[in-house]
Amino acid sequence: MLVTGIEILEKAHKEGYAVGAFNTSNLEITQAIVEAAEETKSPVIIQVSEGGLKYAGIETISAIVRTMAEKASVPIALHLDHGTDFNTVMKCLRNGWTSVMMDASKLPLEENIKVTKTVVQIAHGMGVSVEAEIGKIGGTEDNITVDEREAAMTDPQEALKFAKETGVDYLAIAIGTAHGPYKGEPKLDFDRLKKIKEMLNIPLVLHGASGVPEEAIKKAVSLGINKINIDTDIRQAFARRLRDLLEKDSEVYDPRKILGPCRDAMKEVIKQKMILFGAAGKA
Ligand SMILES: O=C(COP(=O)(O)O)N(O)CCCCO
Ligand code: NA
Ligand SMILES: [Zn+2]
Repeated sequence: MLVTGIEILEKAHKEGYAVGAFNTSNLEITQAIVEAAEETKSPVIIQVSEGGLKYAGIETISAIVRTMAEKASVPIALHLDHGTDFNTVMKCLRNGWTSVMMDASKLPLEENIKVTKTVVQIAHGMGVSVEAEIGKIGGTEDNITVDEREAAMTDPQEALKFAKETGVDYLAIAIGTAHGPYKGEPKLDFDRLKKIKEMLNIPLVLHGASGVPEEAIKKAVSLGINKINIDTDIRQAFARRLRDLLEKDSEVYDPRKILGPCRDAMKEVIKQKMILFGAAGKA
């Protein structure tokens, strides 16, 4: 069933597990996410970035996700990932999104607070929950590029002020992760995470989680991360299977026979994430 992000994340926050937030931009990825959630009985957040909206068209991808979510037996939220443009956030609200991220983390703190507060008031008026970001998550992916040097970790005091003044439902924090593949092993600042969770006591979001070792993920969940964003790992599962399939069969030309197996490969990766995050069986 289609639900709001806070309905899913409030429960995760209370019970101490995390829910996967997986990016989609087409039919097959959406199918992989929904099938993985059904098979592991996990709540799930299906999210679309601004790049994904451009690729698929907002009405089309909204129709695909909402139709499948409404038919699903598990709770599913439709979330705008990294909404940097206010009008795009408004368009998603008009298209039935049940959660939106207003990502104004590139702006100075006071401006981030101002625009996020406005989005929270509008979204809450429509029964939709809101994510925001404070601190800068590093890495490069689609139109999210923050030079490593600039990637500043979240300051707990600023996070507390931000959460209080905006009324945001869940907060993305920078504790050492980055979008895209990692060159070396990411070092997460668990003390910072623990402090922020104690001070804010709201659901927290980990971005850039593809490529983070399983032990680090488990520790982050135990310290209060409740939404975990995954995109790169799904893309890489798709690409690996596609290359393997075409190497083995140079004759195949039916897209369903090519995209179907790629979908299944993505589904397996997503199922493992749901089990790792502790969401399996929580639907
Ligand atoms: O935090 C993440 C996922 O990060 P990762 O690249 O580690 O999967 N996201 O927000 C997905 C970014 C999509 C931009 O097009
Ligand atoms: Na990553
Ligand atoms: Zn992100």
